[in-house]
Amino acid sequence: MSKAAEIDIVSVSKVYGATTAVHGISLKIPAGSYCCFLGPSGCGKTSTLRMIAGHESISSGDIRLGNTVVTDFPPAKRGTAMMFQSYALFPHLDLIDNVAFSLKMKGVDKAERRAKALEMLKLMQMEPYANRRPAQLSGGQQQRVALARALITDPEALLLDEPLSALDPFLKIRMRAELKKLQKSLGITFVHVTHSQEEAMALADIMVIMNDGRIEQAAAPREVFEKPATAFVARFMGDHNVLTGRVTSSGNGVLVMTVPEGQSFSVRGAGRAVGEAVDIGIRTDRVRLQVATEWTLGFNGIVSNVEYRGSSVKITVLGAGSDDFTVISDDSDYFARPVAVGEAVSLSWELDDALLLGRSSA
Ligand SMILES: Nc1ncnc2c1ncn2[C@@H]1O[C@H](COP(=O)(O)OP(=O)(O)OP(=O)(O)O)[C@@H](O)[C@H]1O
Repeated sequence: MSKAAEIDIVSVSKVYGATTAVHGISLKIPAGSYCCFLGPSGCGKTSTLRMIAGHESISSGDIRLGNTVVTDFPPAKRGTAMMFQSYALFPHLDLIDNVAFSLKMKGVDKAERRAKALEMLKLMQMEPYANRRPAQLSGGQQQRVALARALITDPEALLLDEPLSALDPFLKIRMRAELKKLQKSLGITFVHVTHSQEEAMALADIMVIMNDGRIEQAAAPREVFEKPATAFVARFMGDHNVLTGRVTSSGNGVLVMTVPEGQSFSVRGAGRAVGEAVDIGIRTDRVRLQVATEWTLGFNGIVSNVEYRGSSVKITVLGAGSDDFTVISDDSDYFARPVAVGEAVSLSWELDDALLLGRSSA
């Protein structure tokens, strides 16, 4: 296998006619890391991946792979390989010929390319099926063949466009673990586009959260979870509640923010002027839910929904300007004192469980 390469995206934009899909993004993806691009539909994830692959031209900016600026290189000359969502296998070819295809295009002789294809199929534990056609395989097996086909060119970076989306939920989780194992054993850079927060958290060394053609945050999953950079990230990841209001006082490293409904909330932070609009994030798993009304940080609200999730229970509360303030409670805590829809409850949290959120650039 080749060495891993760092991918350096420098002020890259993508314009399709009147639509700017990607707005001058910059990002360094470390060599040998597993990078996941995550974001809502239409935020520019696939356009970015396709520009790294060379399947889409770059409107402005540059992409460097290792020491080489590949901006104007065709896909086959970049040192990248792409695995598509649909796997794009040739139905009329057996697995060996599918996997060997790109070597055939490069003029590699038959014996050599078939031997290499067999080696790749072996790596993916698909050697016993080498003479089958794609239609004779399960979804998970087709995915392994698509991976073998992408890896046969010894890429420095493998680009994966929603690689797990065609699989059923059980297989998705199994193949996810296999992808991670494969990336670690090959040691090359993986860039993986997904819609799933859970998938990105499970796989990524670096998670890139995009919104409207811009990067909101690029960081390790734990950092994104613990310190979402913006209100968008906090809402999109779903682990924080976001309350929006204006700063009413500031001092001693604590800001007080008041929501339009009148409640005030404290958060550690500084550098925001009185009257300035501000968002704070509160972790859903750190909110205490009581029937009593004693709290220092929190508010009273009305339970609007209760969802049982096994080891936890998700309770949604209406109040403080939020119609879906979420509390994730341990099942044992919850069932010690269950609440019903329509019941008045009081919510409270520690000062350190509230975060001052940054502004989005979008
Ligand atoms: N070939 C194209 N011509 C015109 N507009 C395009 C083209 N491809 C993408 N777009 C637009 O660019 C924006 C970003 O699209 P892109 O496919 O990169 O988003 P995405 O985040 O991958 O979305 P999804 O998760 O739905 O695949 C969207 O507004 C989309 O409609």
